Amino acid sequence: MSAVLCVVCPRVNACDHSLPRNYCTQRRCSSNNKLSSKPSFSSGVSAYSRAVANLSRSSEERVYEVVQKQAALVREHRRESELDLKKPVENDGTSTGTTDWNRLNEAYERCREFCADHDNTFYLGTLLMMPELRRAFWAISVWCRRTDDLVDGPNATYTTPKDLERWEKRLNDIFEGRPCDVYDVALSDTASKYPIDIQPFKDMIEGMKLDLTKSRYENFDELYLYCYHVAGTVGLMSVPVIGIAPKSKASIESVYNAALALGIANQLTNILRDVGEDAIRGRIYLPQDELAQAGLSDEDIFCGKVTDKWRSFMKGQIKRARMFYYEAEKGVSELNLASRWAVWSSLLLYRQILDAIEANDYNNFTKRAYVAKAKKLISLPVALGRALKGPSKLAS
Ligand SMILES: CC(C)=CCC/C(C)=C/CC/C(C)=C/CC/C(C)=C/COP(=O)(O)OP(=O)(O)O
Repeated sequence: MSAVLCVVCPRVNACDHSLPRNYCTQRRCSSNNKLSSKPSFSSGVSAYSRAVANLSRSSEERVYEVVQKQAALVREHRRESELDLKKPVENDGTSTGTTDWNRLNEAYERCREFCADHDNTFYLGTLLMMPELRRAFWAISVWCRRTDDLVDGPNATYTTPKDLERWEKRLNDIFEGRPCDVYDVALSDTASKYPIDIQPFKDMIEGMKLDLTKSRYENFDELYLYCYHVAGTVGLMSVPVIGIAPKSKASIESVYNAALALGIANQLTNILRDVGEDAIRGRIYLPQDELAQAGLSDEDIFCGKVTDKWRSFMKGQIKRARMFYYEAEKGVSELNLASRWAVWSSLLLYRQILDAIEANDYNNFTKRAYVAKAKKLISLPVALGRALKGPSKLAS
């Protein structure tokens, strides 16, 4: 049997599903039987047995537990909002005053400037959102970028694990309404307005800790976990802000799963685009076992020669990244109409980087794959057409 890629199943050859699905049978077995029949990790379980249990679970299972937790929080938030709607509205005198309002506007404006200056591919997408939503996105994006800068920015060589611990303490303060600077003020406000959980933010910091110490990934299971930490988390942070369409019949888990898939797809694309740049920094994010299977070694990457072996290896990697995009696509129509255009646009734009790698004949060592402005513009009406398609009528 040829190598089979089940999109959300990181164990590439171990699954019998050649078509991407929401969950392959392995996932169902593990999440519905194995995980749910395990004792819950409540107070009685020691840190040691927790660590052992973590080792025996695949990354996908561990990440799926976070997805389930996020979905449960959204359900709880919906119940609470329904109860609130039944209560008469009272003015308790704590509503935001004009000074606070100005301070908040200033904070969000600074976040917008920060995002525009860093000019990342996703900024364009946020411009297609409703003003209230895009502000929240900017606040989240700024925090993510600043977190990333701790290990990837100009002063990254001075960052220690202690700095990341301090950053995490500061994150707790943001979520508890004690922002430290102007950017934190915006995120603190966003966190108080939307049912955002702190967990994906903490998990992103964990990913940065990983980046400080790890420069090789043994297999896709390890890489999947890394991608979750640094990008899948952004998908999970985004859903509570974007919101699920009221008419959606899809399960909340499936929407979160699609958001997670989009983060992973983006990160895989990023890794495939930046192979050469990463190699200069001594980093190889590609799965070591898959490289070996293709007859390639770290040396080949450092040499940066495009050979037939490399082309064939890259084809497999691009195929897997596209499958994650395919998985993500299934969730976009379930989102609120107000943000579907933005999400479709960023999905289509970022996915085209994979086409650009192919157009460069897989030379991702010395040629940076990018999407030309004209192509980006053409994608916008295409994305709009897709966004106008509403949620599926079928329950997932
Ligand atoms: C699909 C559904 C249901 C919801 C959408 C949920 C969202 C918005 C997911 C997006 C997740 C996301 C934007 C992850 C970030 C991934 C990533 C690789 C960022 C890289 O950013 P930069 O390094 O600035 O990129 P460039 O260098 O390409 O500009």
